[in-house]
Amino acid sequence: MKIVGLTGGIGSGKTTVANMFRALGISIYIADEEAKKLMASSKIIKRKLIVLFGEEAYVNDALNKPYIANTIFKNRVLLEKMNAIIHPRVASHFKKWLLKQKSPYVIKEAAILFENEGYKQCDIIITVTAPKELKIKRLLSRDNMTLEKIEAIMNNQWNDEKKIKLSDYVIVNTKLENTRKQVIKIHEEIIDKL
Ligand SMILES: CC(C)(COP(=O)(O)OP(=O)(O)OC[C@H]1O[C@@H](n2cnc3c(N)ncnc32)[C@H](O)[C@@H]1O)[C@@H](O)C(=O)NCCC(=O)NCCS
Ligand SMILES: Nc1ncnc2c1ncn2[C@@H]1O[C@H](COP(=O)(O)OP(=O)(O)OP(=O)(O)O)[C@@H](O)[C@H]1O
Repeated sequence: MKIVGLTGGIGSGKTTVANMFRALGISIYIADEEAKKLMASSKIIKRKLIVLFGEEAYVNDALNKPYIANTIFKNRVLLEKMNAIIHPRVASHFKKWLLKQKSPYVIKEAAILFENEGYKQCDIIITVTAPKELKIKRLLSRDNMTLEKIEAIMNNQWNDEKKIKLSDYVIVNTKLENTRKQVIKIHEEIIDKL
């Protein structure tokens, strides 16, 4: 089964693009969603996060997202320690998920595919880009986002130039209709090469 990694900076439109592939019948795995589910359900992860961040990591048994976001995006050491707790478990969850898929290839969407070296397990890599101002505009309309938080997250992700160098395809996500056309073209090329 071919694994197509789909990445891009915060607010570039990865999930939007992943859903376009889903509409073409491709199975998609959204690493961030699965990571969040594991952080909510796994007792081991919960215990380790409490050791790392203190009791404040969870409130009423739910992940204290504002507290964690505020901490990790200002402290790279803690971010890396948190990633080391979560990402190996997401990787093994992905492996099990992969065995059950029946589509001609799968899409693995991850914000930090390059940063955590997950790209090495992918056969093809797609990076989604959009102008910085557009990304910020889209993100500010999300209820839990501030300019300060967006910039802190951007500073912890690779820039587009570095990602593009290691990518097989780049999708420029400005107008949705244009994005859909790029998705269809890439999908057909991938299918042709299988
Ligand atoms: C830090 C958390 C609690 C912040 O939650 P919150 O709802 O405030 O923000 P949201 O989830 O929308 O995250 C905003 C963006 O931050 C970026 N981001 C998230 N986690 C990470 C990370 N570990 N490293 C770098 N960037 C990250 C992504 O672009 C993401 O879309 C949340 O992102 C989280 O649980 N992250 C850990 C899961 C993870 O590692 N995901 C990354 C892809 S596998
Ligand atoms: N081409 C577009 N035109 C208009 N709005 C868009 C477009 N692409 C994405 N959006 C909107 O921008 C926001 C961010 O998109 P999306 O969630 O797909 O990005 P993302 O890269 O997955 O973000 P994150 O890194 O935070 O997970 C969403 O509200 C989405 O509906």
